[in-house]
Amino acid sequence: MTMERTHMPEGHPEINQGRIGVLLVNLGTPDGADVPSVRRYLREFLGDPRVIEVPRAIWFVILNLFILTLRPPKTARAYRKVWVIETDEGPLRYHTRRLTEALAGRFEGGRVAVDHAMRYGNPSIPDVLTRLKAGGCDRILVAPLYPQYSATTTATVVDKVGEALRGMRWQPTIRVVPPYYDDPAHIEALAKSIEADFAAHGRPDALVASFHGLPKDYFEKGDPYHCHCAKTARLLRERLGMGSEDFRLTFQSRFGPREWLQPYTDETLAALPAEGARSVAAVMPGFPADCVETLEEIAIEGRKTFEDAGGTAFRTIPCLNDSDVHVDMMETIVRRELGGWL
Ligand SMILES: C=CC1=C(C)c2cc3[nH]c(cc4nc(cc5[nH]c(cc1n2)c(C)c5CCC(=O)O)C(CCC(=O)O)=C4C)c(C)c3C=C
Ligand SMILES: [Fe+2]
Ligand SMILES: [Fe+2]
Repeated sequence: MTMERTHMPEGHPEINQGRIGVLLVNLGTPDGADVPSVRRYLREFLGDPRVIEVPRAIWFVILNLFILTLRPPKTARAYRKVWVIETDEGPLRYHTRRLTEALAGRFEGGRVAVDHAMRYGNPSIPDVLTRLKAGGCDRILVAPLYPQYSATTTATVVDKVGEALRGMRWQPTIRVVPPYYDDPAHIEALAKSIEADFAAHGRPDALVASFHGLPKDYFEKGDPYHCHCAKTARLLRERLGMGSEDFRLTFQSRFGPREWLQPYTDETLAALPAEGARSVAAVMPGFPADCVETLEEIAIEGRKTFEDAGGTAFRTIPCLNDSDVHVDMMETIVRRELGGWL
């Protein structure tokens, strides 16, 4: 299959086909660290019924009267602490873009176009899908950047892709990368990043593997996210040769008053010094790219929690971002999922 730009009789629409698109999709981030940008982003994110399972009419009132009034100033302050000044963007978009550029470098020759989109905010999934199709990609592999599946993340990417396709006369053929929480290439990439940290700074008394949380009742209704996180954590712990005392699986980023998956990261960080762990490293294996949740909530606030409880040495291990091990891993997964197309 080669890229074809077929020239047709006069009046025939131009046909541009024969290329393959790879679309990395991450959660999204506000366009600016100002309150209106954050409010716009939170409105789209928290208005998604996959994310907040409260009857629409009730949620509309709560969201507009309370959440979008009270939360944006606090969230904007958090973004300002971690904003990437050189490129004027949130860290999630910065790292996702750089990962995309590095992965694109692994597919030379013009046949495969690698691009990225955000589920909420920009660049949007419909815009990037339209651009890829216009560039001749009639087959597109969508890679949700969530190693662990959740209805609140992975499924909503697929919903949005479907919504974009509904408006297209000539749809591209779509494949979706399966969750890669237990993929040996993923575990190896994480292990190598942790081993590099241990080699540079020594083994901490405890390694906290902190995943983004989820309301507990989503898990009870059948969302496999918790099981996927637990399996990533177990495989990683075994690969590192650690025990359940010095390797702790925790969940961060609670939102709202209900119970979320436990144990909570902040409570664990507050308890570890009394258990004898004076030095702690935190790794966030559910986040392929550093973002406000890793850089502000853990690296800044988590450190304070740990030090206030008497801990003396706290560090965070960067997310895989655009590191070579991550690009190698993504290339392995993408090439495998492109089987039969390439
Ligand atoms: C990694 C997987 C993620 C799951 C699962 C997830 C579920 C989830 N999140 C919220 C609420 C918020 N999350 C926020 C930020 C945020 N969440 C993820 C990932 C997952 N969320 C990422 C990567 C980010 C960072 C985005 C960035 O720009 O850096 C926020 C915004 C920040 C804040 O106001 O605290 C909210 C809100 C819910 C309710 C939920 C499941 C129901
Ligand atoms: Fe979240
Ligand atoms: Fe948070």
